[in-house]
Amino acid sequence: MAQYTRVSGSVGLITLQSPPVNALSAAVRQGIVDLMQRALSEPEVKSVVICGQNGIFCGGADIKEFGGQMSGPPLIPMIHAIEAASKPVVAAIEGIALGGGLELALGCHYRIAHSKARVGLPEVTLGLLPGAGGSQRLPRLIGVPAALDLITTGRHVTAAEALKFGLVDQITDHNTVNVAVKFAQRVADQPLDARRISTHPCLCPSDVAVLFEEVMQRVRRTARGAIAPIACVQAVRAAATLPYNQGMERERELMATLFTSGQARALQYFFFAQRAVGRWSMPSGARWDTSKPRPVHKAAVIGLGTMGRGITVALAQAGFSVVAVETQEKQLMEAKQAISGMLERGAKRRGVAPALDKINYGRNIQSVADVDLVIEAVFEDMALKKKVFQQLSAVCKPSTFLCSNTSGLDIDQLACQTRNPELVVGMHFFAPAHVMKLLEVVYGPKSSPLAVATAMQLGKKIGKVSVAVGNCRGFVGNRMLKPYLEQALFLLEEGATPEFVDQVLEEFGFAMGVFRMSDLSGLDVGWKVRLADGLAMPDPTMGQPTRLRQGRRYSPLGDLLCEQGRFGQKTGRGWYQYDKPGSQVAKPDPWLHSFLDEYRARHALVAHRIDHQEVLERCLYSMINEGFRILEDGIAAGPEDIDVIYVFGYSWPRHRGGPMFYAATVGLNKVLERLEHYYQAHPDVPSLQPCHLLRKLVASGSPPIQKWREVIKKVRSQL
Ligand SMILES: CCCCCCCC/C=C\C=C\CC(=O)SCCNC(=O)CCNC(=O)[C@H](O)C(C)(C)COP(=O)(O)OP(=O)(O)OC[C@H]1O[C@@H](n2cnc3c(N)ncnc32)[C@H](O)[C@@H]1OP(=O)(O)O
Repeated sequence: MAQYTRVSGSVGLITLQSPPVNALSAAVRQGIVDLMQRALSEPEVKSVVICGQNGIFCGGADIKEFGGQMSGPPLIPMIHAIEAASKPVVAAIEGIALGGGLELALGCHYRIAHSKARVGLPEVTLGLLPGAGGSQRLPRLIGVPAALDLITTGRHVTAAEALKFGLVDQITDHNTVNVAVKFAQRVADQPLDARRISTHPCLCPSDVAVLFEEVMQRVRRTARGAIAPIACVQAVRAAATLPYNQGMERERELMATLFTSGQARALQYFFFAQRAVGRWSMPSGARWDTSKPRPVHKAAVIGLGTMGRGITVALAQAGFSVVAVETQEKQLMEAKQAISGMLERGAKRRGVAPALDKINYGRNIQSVADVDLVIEAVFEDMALKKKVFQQLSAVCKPSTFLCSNTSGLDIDQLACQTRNPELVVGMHFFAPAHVMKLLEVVYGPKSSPLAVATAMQLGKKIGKVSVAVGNCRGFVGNRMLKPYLEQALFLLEEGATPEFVDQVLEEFGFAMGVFRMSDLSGLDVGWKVRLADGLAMPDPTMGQPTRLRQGRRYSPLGDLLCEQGRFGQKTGRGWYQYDKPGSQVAKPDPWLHSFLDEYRARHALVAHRIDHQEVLERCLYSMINEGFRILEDGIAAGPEDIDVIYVFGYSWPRHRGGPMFYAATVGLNKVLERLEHYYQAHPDVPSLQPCHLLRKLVASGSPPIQKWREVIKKVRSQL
């Protein structure tokens, strides 16, 4: 909807009204068309101002409409009509002007922005391009290099930056609508021809062809298979090389391809998934909207290894007072230096003062007595963590929340060490903890909604996307990683190479294949866990064959590499070889290939040709199957939680929506059929056995992902 008022006698004011962000829904577009006609037909009205209600100009096209039948007046002719208007039209930009919202403003003859406003063309993040003339008008207004930057990255810019680009005509600290109305009165009788951006030539730097080539190469390198960034470059190239009308035609063609592509659907699903995870719920019925968090002013981090350092930086940068505790003197000194360096580099990048004074360091756990929340980040060892939790429970005030950064150990066992188990939750950060966006907030059977709400809010305050999940081995992310890693090892046993498996996964869109990723994280991490679990060293007296554990297939390949001291990048050898320890350039290692040949010979394994399809299906479908088990067990509330975890924590390609969305795209019946096929071939691999929920969903006609929760509810109620 939109509202019309006449102000100061001669200005027609059109206010977009569509909470929460005044998106350009069919009703809003209809309102703009009708009210523009009214303003143009009223003789007293000499100029027009367009603004949005509640201090927000416009968040762009209504993304919810994209999935269905589009109705109402289309955006492109609406914007053309505004640009062609015989009376000056001024956009009064408060809050945000994004996507179609900025394209609307670009159709206006003038743009006035509040100094706190942000503008941008983020369509690329939704798998689209600025398809309402934005790809053709923006380069004509601000030049090709700046337009390429904004359109291919989708980044939001501040009003000050927009003014520098010439994207807005004026910025103000006062009431933007009032300023725009006065401005509109002043320009009421000014000629408009030069203000119609579509008539401007597209000024290009002399080396524009080289620029396009460079940007295209960069975009292809970083897009990991996403098509929208490439189409964005092509659309801007059309603006630079074709007359406006032909450029618009090219924009339309490219937009039509993107709009109907699976990638746009995946990215739009993911946009809403990110927001859905904030509306968390627990099996007890506790929910985000009925559970109040308690404010946290002062926090503590126990253990200043890699994770503890990153968590300390994340907290300090967000303005929290932090007590950082490390009992080893040498480690404490090193950590202090490393944390200060991280804070200084971060502050330099953001143009602010480093938050060094937010941190108090100590060697004694007693120094956390008065904090509101503690995050334990000591070595991943249950006995050690239990001891720390006992100490914390004795030292801290009774109301302190005690959180563990464990990546998969039982939260309940830690809670049992404390006086107030209801205040214990997991806060599983991902390395590097001050950079990675994901935080798994893990509730155990005793965790209170208060503790979950507080950890979720803290996560938000430090800029994380927080997902509440239940307590089980590995939680969501690492639990699903297990079958994925396992399949990758089995594929090596059966004839594949690490390079081939990685190539297939990287072509799919992962930033790194499974073996390169393992080399980066360190092979010793998983090895220590398997040793502690009694998996890594089969006891011959127990009669365990090397490749079997409790009747299930097991691959000791990772253990054998660790026994050779091959821990990955840090030792210069792992699944690949590196020039020197710490180097990141992975090279195929002939030693590893011979080792695999000998291993296969020793175990009478006959290598067979493994193709692209088999690698993808076995690695991804086994992981997806575990995702369905997680939903069935109630560890994740819905598929969105899993997808957000995988995109933000495990570099799953965002344009594929996440593993569960991908399963829906492939077709649940196909996933089921292929799992059945592989399980038949490998009956000693339980992770390939299709789970009950997957079967149930297929039996229910494979409903769209938005309807899965209903089936999940039914399945859980029958358990
Ligand atoms: C066959 C060929 C066909 C071709 C047809 C072409 C027709 C299309 C032509 C042009 C297309 C233009 C493309 C666009 O404009 S795409 C949209 C571009 N806009 C964006 O990407 C902005 C997205 N939104 C955000 O970035 C943020 O939401 C922001 C606006 C910055 C506000 O952030 P914040 O304050 O943190 O609040 P939330 O993110 O939680 O959002 C609050 C609620 O608002 C909902 N929302 C936000 N934006 C939109 C939108 N554009 N459409 C619909 N809904 C939106 C969001 O989901 C939240 O709702 P809820 O709380 O229910 O989850």
